[in-house]
Amino acid sequence: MRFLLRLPQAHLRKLSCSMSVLMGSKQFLEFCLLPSFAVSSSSSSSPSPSYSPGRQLSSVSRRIRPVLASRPVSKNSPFHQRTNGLSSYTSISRVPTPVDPEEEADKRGVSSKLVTLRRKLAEQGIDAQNCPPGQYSGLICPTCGGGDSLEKSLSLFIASDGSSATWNCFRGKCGLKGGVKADGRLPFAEPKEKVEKKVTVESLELEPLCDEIQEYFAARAISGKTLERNRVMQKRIGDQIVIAFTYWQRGELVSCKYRYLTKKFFQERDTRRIFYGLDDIEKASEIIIVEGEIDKLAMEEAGFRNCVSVPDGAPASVSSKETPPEKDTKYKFLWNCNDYLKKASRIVIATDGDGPGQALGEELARRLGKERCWRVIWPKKNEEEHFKDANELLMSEGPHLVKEAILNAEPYPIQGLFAFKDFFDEIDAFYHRTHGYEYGVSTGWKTLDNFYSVVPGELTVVTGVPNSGKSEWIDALLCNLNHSVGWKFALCSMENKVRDHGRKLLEKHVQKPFFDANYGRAVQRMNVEELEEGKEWLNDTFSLIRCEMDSLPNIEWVLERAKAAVLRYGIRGLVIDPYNELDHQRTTRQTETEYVSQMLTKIKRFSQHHSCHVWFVAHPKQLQQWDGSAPNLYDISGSAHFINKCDNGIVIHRNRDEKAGPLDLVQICVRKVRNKVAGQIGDAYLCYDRATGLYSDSPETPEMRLNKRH
Ligand SMILES: Nc1ncnc2c1ncn2[C@@H]1O[C@H](COP(=O)(O)OP(=O)(O)OP(=O)(O)O)[C@@H](O)[C@H]1O
Repeated sequence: MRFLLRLPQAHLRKLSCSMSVLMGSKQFLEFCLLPSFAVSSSSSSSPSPSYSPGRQLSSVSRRIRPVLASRPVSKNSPFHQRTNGLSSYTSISRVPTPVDPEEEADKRGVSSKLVTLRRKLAEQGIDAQNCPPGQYSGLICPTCGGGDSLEKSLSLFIASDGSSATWNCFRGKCGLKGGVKADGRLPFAEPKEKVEKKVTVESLELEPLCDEIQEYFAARAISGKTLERNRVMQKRIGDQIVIAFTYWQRGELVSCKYRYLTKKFFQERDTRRIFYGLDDIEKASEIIIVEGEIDKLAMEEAGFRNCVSVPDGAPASVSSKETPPEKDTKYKFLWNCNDYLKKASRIVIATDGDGPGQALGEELARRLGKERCWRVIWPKKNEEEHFKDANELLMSEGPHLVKEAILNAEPYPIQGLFAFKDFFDEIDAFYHRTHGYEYGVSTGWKTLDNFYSVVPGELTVVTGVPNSGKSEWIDALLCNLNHSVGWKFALCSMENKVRDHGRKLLEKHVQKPFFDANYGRAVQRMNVEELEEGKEWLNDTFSLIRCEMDSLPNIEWVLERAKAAVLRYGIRGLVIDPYNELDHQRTTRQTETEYVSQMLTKIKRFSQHHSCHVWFVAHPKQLQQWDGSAPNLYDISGSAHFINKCDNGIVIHRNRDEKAGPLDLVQICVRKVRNKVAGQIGDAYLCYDRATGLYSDSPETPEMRLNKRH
């Protein structure tokens, strides 16, 4: 072999005049070396006919709002999601917003500048009437007209304040570039002439491949036939021979990339940057993109000619920035090949399996439009590794496995878009009930089982008039769940003193009253041993979320702590009791309905993400002339969203009129059940034991009890 590992100084000097010298087999070749491409550019149980909930949302928010409510910052103007121009998708979503006087004045200022600016643009032949400020718009170039394909190649950017605009035509042959200010012309407004070097096989002094290089390729499983069809050549540089990968477009030599066996590359300067093998995809609706010239040749050996290679290898990582098209110099080759790419309905990205290769795949897919991209997962080489690229697979396993890998390409992942297939493991686990609690957990009361069971990840809204026993019933439910399945809970019960709440929970757990007081009737109070055991149980079972500052906690604050309790203690349930004890500040533009909707969305997201059941207590609004009957879920103070958004809606109701029925009977009205596996709408009756706070199944309805008495 006659390849030299080092270039003599003189040759290097000579080369530097006509070429860019670059390193790394598939490392990204920086365009900065190629100037021509660098486009700049309640407590008593007394009956009460009407009531008013202790603290209402409106009063809380009214009290706090003037001090803390800030002027909303969002300036939601019509939002246009710009496409990259390589994909034909344009999505426009309009978000209506209320009118703000200050904003209106700002808008008027911008509007008057825009009028002037658009007039000036029109003088340049650019119709910017439909181009909003603060973003890029694609237009037909006034100079080249977008070529035969009438491509919208002119990228126009209007400053968000309407003071200036810049434009740039991406068509290689045009390159129109300029800018105007509403009050004058920009210094760089003059179009800059773009010089693109013309090259031929002769001018580059390319030669047919010698035997040694043919042998090198043969060792990489690339045949002479493939080398010939792809016009792979060589070039003598002093006493060295380098491989010359020739870049053609419609039969015309456009550029050339050279490679030493040391994996050192260099590229012809001032030549057009295009895909390697571009003419092979001219009429193809399905194309393959690889990361290097040799992979393109390997694809041909596997039977795929509709394949191109990127000219400059892979970037080290995915860029975190959204680059505007005119500054997207590293991917200029995509723009230069747009006529070819536009026709492709399926683009298989077969870049290397390493980090840079995957980064390149992501950069390509986001520019080409992920909806038409597929990606290749290279097969496993051994237990730990996958094959790196097409050529390595070809050399090791032969063409059939390369072909199989391409045919098995999977749709490129699109964030937020899934196939059911992605969830088959979860569906299988659900069917086979391997995760547990698929039918929900029994409440511990047989009469209620038919209507309501507790499913992890669901939201139950509980309401009822003050003193109906909402908190008592939830506490009793938590105790049942802990005793039956060992669940732990976080309690955000702002109305309860910790010691009172502890007492109520202990009474239910020990099944004895805490005190020797009237409410305990003849039942003996719990002894010290029972108290000690109970305290341990309390501590193991419940976490307390309490805001120790003067201010009320907001929902985000509560959910943050609940998340910590999931991670630290593995809680399976969260109680927020009650809703109106949270801080409900909302922006001046947000209606209460919108606010409640967003808050419930946050709660649901928490419950679903952490497989945690949330019980949310909300009071009904003040009922005019309350007749003592159970309220409705729609009576919840604040918003109908409570019933719309919850998975389960329960009303706790108890009779307070002895003449109307027994006083110890509690009606659990299940008013909404979204998940039919978990239950159905209906009423269950429980008996409440005042001494212990325990609830037990009542085999009778109030009517049955009343009839018996009569
Ligand atoms: N069925 C019942 N019979 C008699 N007393 C009850 C019954 N249910 C609850 N109580 C008592 O009513 C009081 C209030 O109960 P609880 O706090 O659970 O009601 P609530 O509906 O949550 O009230 P609020 O809406 O004011 O928070 C407690 O002293 C409790 O012991």
